[in-house]
Amino acid sequence: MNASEARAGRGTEAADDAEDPDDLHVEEALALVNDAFGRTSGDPARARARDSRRGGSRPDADGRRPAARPARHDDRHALSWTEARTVAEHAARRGTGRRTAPHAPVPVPLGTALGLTLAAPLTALTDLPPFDTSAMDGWAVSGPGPWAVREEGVLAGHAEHPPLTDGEAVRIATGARVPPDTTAVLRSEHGRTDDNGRLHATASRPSAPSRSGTPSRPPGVSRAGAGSTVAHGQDIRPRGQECRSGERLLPAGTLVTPAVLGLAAAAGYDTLSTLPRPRVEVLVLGDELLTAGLPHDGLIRDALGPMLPPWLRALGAEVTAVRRVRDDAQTLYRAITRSGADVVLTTGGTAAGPVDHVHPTLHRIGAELLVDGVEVRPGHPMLLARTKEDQYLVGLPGNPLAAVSGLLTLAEPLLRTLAGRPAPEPYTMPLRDAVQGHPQDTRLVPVVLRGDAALPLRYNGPAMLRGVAAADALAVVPPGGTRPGQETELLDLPWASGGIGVCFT
Ligand SMILES: Nc1nc2c(c(=O)[nH]1)N[C@H]1C(S)=C(S)[C@@H](COP(=O)(O)OP(=O)(O)OC[C@H]3O[C@@H](n4cnc5c(N)ncnc54)[C@H](O)[C@@H]3O)O[C@H]1N2
Ligand code: MOO
Repeated sequence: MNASEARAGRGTEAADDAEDPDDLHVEEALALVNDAFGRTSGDPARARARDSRRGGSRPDADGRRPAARPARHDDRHALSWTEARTVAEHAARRGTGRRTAPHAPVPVPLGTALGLTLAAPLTALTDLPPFDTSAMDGWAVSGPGPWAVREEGVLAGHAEHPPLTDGEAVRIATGARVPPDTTAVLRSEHGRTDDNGRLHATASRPSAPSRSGTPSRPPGVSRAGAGSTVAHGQDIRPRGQECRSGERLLPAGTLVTPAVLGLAAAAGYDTLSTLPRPRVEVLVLGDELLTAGLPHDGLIRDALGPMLPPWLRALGAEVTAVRRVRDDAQTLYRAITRSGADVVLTTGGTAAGPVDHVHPTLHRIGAELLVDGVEVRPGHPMLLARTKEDQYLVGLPGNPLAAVSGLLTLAEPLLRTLAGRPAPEPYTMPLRDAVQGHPQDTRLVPVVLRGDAALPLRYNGPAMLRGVAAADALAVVPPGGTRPGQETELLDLPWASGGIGVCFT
């Protein structure tokens, strides 16, 4: 293991020689062959999509018309990586003229709301805390000490205690509501009772920052000590300190995290109004795929069937089914047209090989091709289509890393819109090593994050998952590549940003 591998820490080789340049040449060559053999067929759906793009009738996210791009020698349909993501993000809104996520909000119990999006602002249903409470175990006291201590103490969860009179104290537990006319709480370690049962404030170490959320001692008030008195309000959490009933705590569109669940419960909610997860049906194409055991006789293991469902859930989807579909046009046609999912996600069959049935089937259905190829490596044959009102099809290429690329380029923004989730804040980091670029296309390259740099990983070829399985993010390498230290956009992988338990629910 060399130094960079040791830093990467997972035994995965960092891409000191970031990419095998042959990969790119092979892809280029394949694309040229593809073009020569008629990927630009007279397919009317594709022609429509192409014409609308060429005619400049598809404005970009800001309503501007994108400048005409020079035709590429290898793939005249392809959109740039950024354009493709914008189209995918806006597709679900644009179809119906809606500006928001298309599904009606549903109330769901807190126990099942994790990972959903708030359809309405979270508004406090109560003051928090709902009554004045003790922030410490000790005594509720009234006025300056010493104090006569009541016999019966106050525990959390009990009804209101009778008011204290000046010079009185009562034992109190953290979280218990303080009796009326309490002026402060004296921590148990800051008081002692004398032989007559009277409570005195004792010398104490300087107070730690108060757990009540306010300074435990207002400026200018001396700390509790023998003969001294306790600051007014000390260690009392006043009613409404965190919020008042009716106050807006979180906006609509917030992702329901464990902390949101906790806040909602504290604020009085039993159910939350959320947007339903978009339902995704996964169709895994390929007669060569095995679901168990070792590869044999030209058959290989299906890597996408196990990988996609949890990843899709992390992107906000509900996976309704994963079906294996034979390399047969009629079977694929039936599988797509019978699906009631919001999004059909196919894997494989996007290219122009003898059993690549995705394009012809979309044509037969009369689907509208919104994205037909993207200037990105790997994954350039990926596509997005509208198959019917309110149903989309994302076609992921079969090569596994190309499928990941399609997932993050097209499925992620589409599902994000459908789920009503906010867009992640884009961010950049310097890439430690140079990464060779594709001449025209964006590259997505697995990286690990170490300190304040990202290390490109090897094993980033289209058919390989070894790099991405060890990665924290994918670097968005612009055409032409990056220099060492160049600030580069990163796409976080869900397990790196949220932890497996949080995001794969
Ligand atoms: N003449 C051309 N051929 C190809 C081109 C091209 O431009 N012209 N592009 C290449 C690129 S780039 C990609 S990516 C693939 C996309 O192909 P498909 O989407 O049609 O996928 P398949 O041909 O079905 O499979 C490709 C490859 O991936 C393997 N595969 C498929 N599914 C799985 C799975 N679930 N788990 C693991 N591996 C899978 C499959 O066995 C093939 O090896 O097309 C190139 N060809
Ligand atoms: O480049 Mo493909 O798009 O090999 O994955």
